[in-house]
Amino acid sequence: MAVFKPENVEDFYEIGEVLGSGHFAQVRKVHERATGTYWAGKFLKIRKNACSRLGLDRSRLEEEVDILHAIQHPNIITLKDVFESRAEVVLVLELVTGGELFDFIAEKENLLESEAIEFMEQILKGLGFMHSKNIVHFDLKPENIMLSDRVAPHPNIKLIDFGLAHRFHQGEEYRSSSGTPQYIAPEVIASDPLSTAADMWSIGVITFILLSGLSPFQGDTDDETLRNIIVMNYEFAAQYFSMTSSMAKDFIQKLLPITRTQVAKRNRSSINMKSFKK
Ligand SMILES: Cc1ccc2c(c1)c1c3c(c(C)cc1n2CCCN)C(=O)NC3=O
Repeated sequence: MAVFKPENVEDFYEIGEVLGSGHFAQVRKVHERATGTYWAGKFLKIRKNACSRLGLDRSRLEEEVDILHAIQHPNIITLKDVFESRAEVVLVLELVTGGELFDFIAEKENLLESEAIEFMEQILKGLGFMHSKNIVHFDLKPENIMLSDRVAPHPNIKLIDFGLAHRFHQGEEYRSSSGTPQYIAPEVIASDPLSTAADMWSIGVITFILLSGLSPFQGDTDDETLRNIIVMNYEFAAQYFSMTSSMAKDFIQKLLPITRTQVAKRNRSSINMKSFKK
């Protein structure tokens, strides 16, 4: 079992403002007393025992720490320190202050293709490095892609939040139903064995959003979104893609491949819809 620093994190860091919150996790700005440097502290509630449902499983957290230690890359957030108290573990992480790519897109509605290429190049450099070490993120989405400095002419991208990431071992079969509906691959929904391909599907969805401001599969409910993914119900609406190159659309189609069965399913569902409209 991994051992983390038993000291009190507050002896070394002054705890600051909340940057984000999630299930059993909170991210806060922290100020390193010895150097004056600012970091991001990810405070995680750990289950007290195997029967408890409150908090995260410690082995899940150990995998996140193991993965972060294994991937040092300019486009991936750096882990500096790990502290553990009775029911809480604190990851001290590199602080990125440029905000989420999501907000950057929202302010611009959508990006020039040249800007999207610059972002995708950095995202894929970080992702390619992870995949070369058989590590899969499994929660790629604009909220987990952050900018180091949004005012720089060419902001540096940092992949964050490895809470769902997994390191594959030779011949291992791994299934997971976790993730964010808009971005998850069909094999995640079907509980099929997973691979790096699940990340590449998310990259296809993110590229679609970067270029159009639209989310290709989003429905009014999560169930509708998941149904759209299963039947591959997406299209390059002319109103949003008229200025997009065929190269970019081809890139997306290779990442969100419509298989023959899915074309048949979609045709069947559209035939049903036609008969319904009569
Ligand atoms: C300035 C700022 C604002 C919000 C932040 C962060 C930084 C941040 C950071 C991290 C994580 C996991 C979440 C974070 N969040 C929460 C939202 C992330 N989608 C992190 O690892 N480093 C950060 O700077």
